[in-house]
Amino acid sequence: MLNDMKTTPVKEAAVRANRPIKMRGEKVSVYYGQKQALFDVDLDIEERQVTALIGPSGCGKSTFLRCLNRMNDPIDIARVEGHITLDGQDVYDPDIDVVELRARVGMVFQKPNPFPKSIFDNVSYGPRIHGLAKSKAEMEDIVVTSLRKAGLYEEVKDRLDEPGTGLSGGQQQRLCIARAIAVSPEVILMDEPCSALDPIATAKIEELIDELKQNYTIVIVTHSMQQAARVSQRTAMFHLGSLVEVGATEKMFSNPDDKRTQDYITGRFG
Ligand SMILES: Nc1ncnc2c1ncn2[C@@H]1O[C@H](COP(=O)(O)OP(=O)(O)OP(=O)(O)O)[C@@H](O)[C@H]1O
Repeated sequence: MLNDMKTTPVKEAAVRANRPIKMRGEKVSVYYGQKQALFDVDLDIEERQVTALIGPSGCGKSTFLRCLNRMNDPIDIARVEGHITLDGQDVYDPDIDVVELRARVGMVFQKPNPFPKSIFDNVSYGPRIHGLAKSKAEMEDIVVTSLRKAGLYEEVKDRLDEPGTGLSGGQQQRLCIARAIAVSPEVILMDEPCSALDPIATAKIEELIDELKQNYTIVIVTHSMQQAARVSQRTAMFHLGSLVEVGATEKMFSNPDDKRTQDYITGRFG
């Protein structure tokens, strides 16, 4: 059914790939009041790959990312047109439970934003509200496993009841990743997750992203070309609200089809 959907030339690179499509944006346009921020974006997100969204400031990368789990819903003036599907199901369908959607499509923000609670409670919060643990032991298991997957457990195992806000910036960001993982998401959206971190903390998050792609589909917005090249398998280039080009990261950084991509990755604008 999914593969029967209409495609446009800009999606050729995605269509020729043989990986399953986890999420699909079709003719996605977004308006903030009168201002149109995205124009007819067609973009497929492949399963268990890292897709990087790149492009100059204000080109609509974050807007597109936020549409994938309806983070734009609370913005009164935001209006989304077109279709976004998760495993073929329209995420804007009125019958969709948005809380459930955001558990399946989790988000990690630019600035680490742990709750003002203990490390343990930061991670157990999601599983608790979603009723994922039947006992205390099960909850502990989820928390420990999530912290391990986020590469943080060894650093915090002796102080799980201390505040999450007391950790370093990089540790806080890994705590936020553990929090996202704890509700067993299928997709993790990351909006410039390293922009507030130093190079060492950034390298740790990048390593983590590389490991996480074995189990999760990841979409990352980044301003760093090096980061996009290092962590992603696919790259989508946006400019002035349009998707310019999408394809294998290697090709996008060595031999892009569009001059705007070439100019952007070589630092001629943006
Ligand atoms: N809440 C909002 N209200 C009004 N306009 C908005 C809002 N959020 C984004 N915009 C506008 O939509 C356009 C796209 O913004 P968006 O944040 O998606 O771009 P971006 O590529 O992620 O930019 P950056 O790299 O600077 O974060 C910009 O012109 C921005 O000013």
